[in-house]
Amino acid sequence: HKLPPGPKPLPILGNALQMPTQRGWLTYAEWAKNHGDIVYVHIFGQPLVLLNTLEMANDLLVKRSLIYSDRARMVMAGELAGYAEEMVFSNYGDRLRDMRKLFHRELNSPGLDKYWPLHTDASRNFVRNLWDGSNQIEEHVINFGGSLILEAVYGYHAAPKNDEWIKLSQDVMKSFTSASEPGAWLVDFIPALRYIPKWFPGAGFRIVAEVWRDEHLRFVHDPYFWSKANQDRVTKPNFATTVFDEHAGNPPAKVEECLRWTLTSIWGGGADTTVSTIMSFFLAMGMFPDVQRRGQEEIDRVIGSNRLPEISDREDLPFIEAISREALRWNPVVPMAPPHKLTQDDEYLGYELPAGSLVLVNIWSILHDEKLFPDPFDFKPDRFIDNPVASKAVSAAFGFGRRICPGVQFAETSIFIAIATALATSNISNAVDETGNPMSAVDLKYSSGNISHPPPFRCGVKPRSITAACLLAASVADASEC
Ligand code: HEM
Repeated sequence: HKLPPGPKPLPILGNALQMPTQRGWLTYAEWAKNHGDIVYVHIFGQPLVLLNTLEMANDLLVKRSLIYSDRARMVMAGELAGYAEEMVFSNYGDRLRDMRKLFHRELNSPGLDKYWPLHTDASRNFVRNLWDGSNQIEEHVINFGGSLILEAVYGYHAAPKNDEWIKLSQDVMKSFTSASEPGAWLVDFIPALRYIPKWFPGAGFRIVAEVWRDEHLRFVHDPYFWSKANQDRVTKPNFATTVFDEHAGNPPAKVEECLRWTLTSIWGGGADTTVSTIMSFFLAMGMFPDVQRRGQEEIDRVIGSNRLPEISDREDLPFIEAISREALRWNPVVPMAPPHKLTQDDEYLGYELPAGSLVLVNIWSILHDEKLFPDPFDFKPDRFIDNPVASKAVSAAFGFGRRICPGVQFAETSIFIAIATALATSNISNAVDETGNPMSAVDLKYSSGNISHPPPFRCGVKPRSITAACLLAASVADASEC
């Protein structure tokens, strides 16, 4: 094979010892500088192709999507911990297509509009809760992301604090991140190890996997069966009820299987990703106060101070829209797209790419490409104003081709309305780290893993004015302080 260039491998191990364990996207960007934008490595013979530009991702994952849309076999996460049936790990085939079709029908326009009131109510409650004076915003952001998805998907109204299922979802996200960490589990490279007895030295991973599997099964089944049993208590539109109603409350087994896994995949794919983007927004607002001021000015000019923003205002608020895009780009939530597996031999730019290669797109590199996004480490929403090229390129944050994130519209809607509501009603102060020192935009250390989060920080969120406070309080049916 004439393979793409890459760091020199060792016999048998291949590049296993060179694979980064922390923030891999930065290492892959370095490799691209040394070897070129397409890089080839292998781990114990498993080929990996790393793509570092938007053009390459489009050429392969979009234009040749028929052969670049499968997923990797992940023994630890997929088979032992049981995530293989989640949409994001499913192989490309009829089962996945059925789930994506159902998802698309319900959570993309025009069907999505019926969820607008949920997005709006959730964002108003959220911002109102941020004013509790604690400066600890993360718990409120997690509650916002989780409660919105649980209500839209299962019709379940989460408790304002310490909700059992929001906690479960956070636990599952942590386990999922550990289980799917590339290179962390030997069993991913030597699948036969999954059969070693649990008492055997070194087989602790099997016990860990069992705990994660049980937790994951609760995540899949509990809210689903709650929703099925509580249809008469559910008052707002939600995904599960729509499908139950189409089948007089009792879908046939095949529909039920597809529905259950689709709903879980939405909950799993949607809650934590939105959380990270909104956290980035709050971090950026303190660091770039001029952007915050201009966002507030746009809202004051277009909407005035007698009402709160609505989702239908989106087209009239281009700067707020640009802030939402920049929050997706600045420190992307999913810096490395989950591997797309190539299902047959292919040829690209004179290189031969073997069937079975795992193709990883460095989304972080694309969204920090100076040619598309000058000064990429600065939070500059202006880059999107009257710039269709940048506006289109930022959609790389959601992945590519037949595996592109099916929750794009849902995510963009909630991010927009949360940001618009926060800026309409609140002032956000500079973020400080755990020791009370101001945070700096340079060298921000976002977490590793499939879903990347900002480092821990605190920031103050206070009402902008008495009028804003009253409007928001009235909108969440609590006008006591006005
Ligand atoms: C900031 C918000 C979000 C970002 C940046 C994001 C990003 C991504 C990315 C990069 C992928 C992988 C695409 C690929 O393999 O090429 C993905 C997959 C997925 N996302 Fe999202 N996502 C977000 C929000 C959501 C939401 C709100 C939902 C649900 C409503 C969702 C559901 C999913 C699902 C189910 C998949 C798996 C699709 C498949 O493998 O076929 N995501 N997302």
